[in-house]
Amino acid sequence: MEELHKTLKDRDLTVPTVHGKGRSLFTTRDFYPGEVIISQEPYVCVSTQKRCDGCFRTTNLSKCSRCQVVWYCGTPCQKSAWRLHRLECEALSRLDDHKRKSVTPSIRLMLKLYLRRKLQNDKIIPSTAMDNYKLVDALVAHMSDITEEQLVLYAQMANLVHLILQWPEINIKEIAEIFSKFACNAHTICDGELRPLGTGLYPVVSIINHSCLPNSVLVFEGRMASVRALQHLPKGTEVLISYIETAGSTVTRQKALKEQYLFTCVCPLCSKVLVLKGQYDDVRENAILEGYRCKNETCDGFLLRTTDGKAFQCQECGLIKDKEEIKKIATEIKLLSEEASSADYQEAISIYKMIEKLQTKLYHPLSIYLLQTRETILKSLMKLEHWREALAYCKLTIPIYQRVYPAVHPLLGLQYYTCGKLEWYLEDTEEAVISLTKAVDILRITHGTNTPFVKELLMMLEEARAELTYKSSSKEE
Ligand SMILES: C[S@@+](CC[C@H](N)C(=O)[O-])C[C@H]1O[C@@H](n2cnc3c(N)ncnc32)[C@H](O)[C@@H]1O
Repeated sequence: MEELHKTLKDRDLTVPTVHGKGRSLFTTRDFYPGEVIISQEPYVCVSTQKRCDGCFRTTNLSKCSRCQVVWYCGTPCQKSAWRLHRLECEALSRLDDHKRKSVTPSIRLMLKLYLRRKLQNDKIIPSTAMDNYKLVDALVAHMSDITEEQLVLYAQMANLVHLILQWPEINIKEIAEIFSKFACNAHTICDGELRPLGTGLYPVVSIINHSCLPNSVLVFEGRMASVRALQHLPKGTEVLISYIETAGSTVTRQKALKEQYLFTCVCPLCSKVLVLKGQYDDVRENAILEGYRCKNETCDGFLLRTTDGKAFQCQECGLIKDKEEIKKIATEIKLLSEEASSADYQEAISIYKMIEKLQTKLYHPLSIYLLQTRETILKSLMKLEHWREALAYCKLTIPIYQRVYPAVHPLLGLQYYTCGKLEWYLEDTEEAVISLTKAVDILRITHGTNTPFVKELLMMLEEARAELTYKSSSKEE
């Protein structure tokens, strides 16, 4: 560990233990918006869908002919994975077809972890200060806090790992404990547009604690994880990222954190509730995000349960909405959602538009449920290349994004990018320049300017600006 502390010191970082949080990453100098605080390659990673095991690409894939489990896009990826996959392949090939089908990404992550540890112990692959098994050993497992049900599941998965590896020196308890470590330390690897590609264990990045109002963000370039400052971090600041989707009420966020990461968040956003419980503003915020709207369509009020719990009352105009009314609409929405799940894009769009209509009766215009429905419609419209309507939906989502996320947030930046791209295709050049500029202002901080994805965005903005200049100069002539 001393080696790690020295390496981090050279990077102007330190790892003290903070009461109630455990290890925590702090800066020892000022960091500025967009600056990379720390980068790390995964100790191990796997793709979660049918993707190349090396680079996560989905094109030109062929299965490893021996184990029939792992995919590669070509010789370079297969070659660079070979030292580890040779051992994994041997183990997987011993399984019958049925067992092989039960090898999930989590099981593979565990197999790779043990195999990598062995290769490093045998000095077949090198260890470094930021790439060694001791860092995995140091991760929190929360074994005493997990439920009996979870424990049983981990034990079943551990049995399968034991059966595949057939190493007498490892035991089920140890494997189960590492599965518990995966649950609260592994990260979902995403592409630049935050679409999930796989899962990876980054033991140094895993030292970073959570905040619902983070000052840093974790992004990936291929498999490499980079943590960037979202704002100025003066010397002595704790580096904090968000582990969860923060667009949700305090109750929802805390539930997600408690279930997966086994702690109660007391970040500034959460403690507003913990400390000022019952105060109007926080209740209002949560009711707008996830609660019901007033019956009167011209009223902007939100509803709270009446004291007898039998109905809901608008906190603005006092109108009562009874539970049955809400239940009826909620049931209709549920049935339609089930129908949509098996529909094709065109049909799904019509069903989701019905859901949207019902949700506007039930929820506040800035509700996250309405946002999710509009996002689904937007994605289907994009698939069908209905650009004009997609743009209209994208614009509808922006005010909700602006409300639920801080000014510099990758999802807000990406939504401006989608908006700008659509405006650009539709030749609304002036609008496109505005949206793309907003996207660049955010994404250059969250993603940096060297990633192919932001380079593409910068080029599009440049072209749009040039076209706008050309258009306005030809108007003048
Ligand atoms: C990825 S680890 C972070 C590093 C961890 N503190 C350690 O000592 O290794 C996640 C765990 O850290 C703790 N943690 C993270 N953020 C926290 C927070 N805001 N408040 C309290 N505990 C937190 C929880 O125990 C959580 O399961």
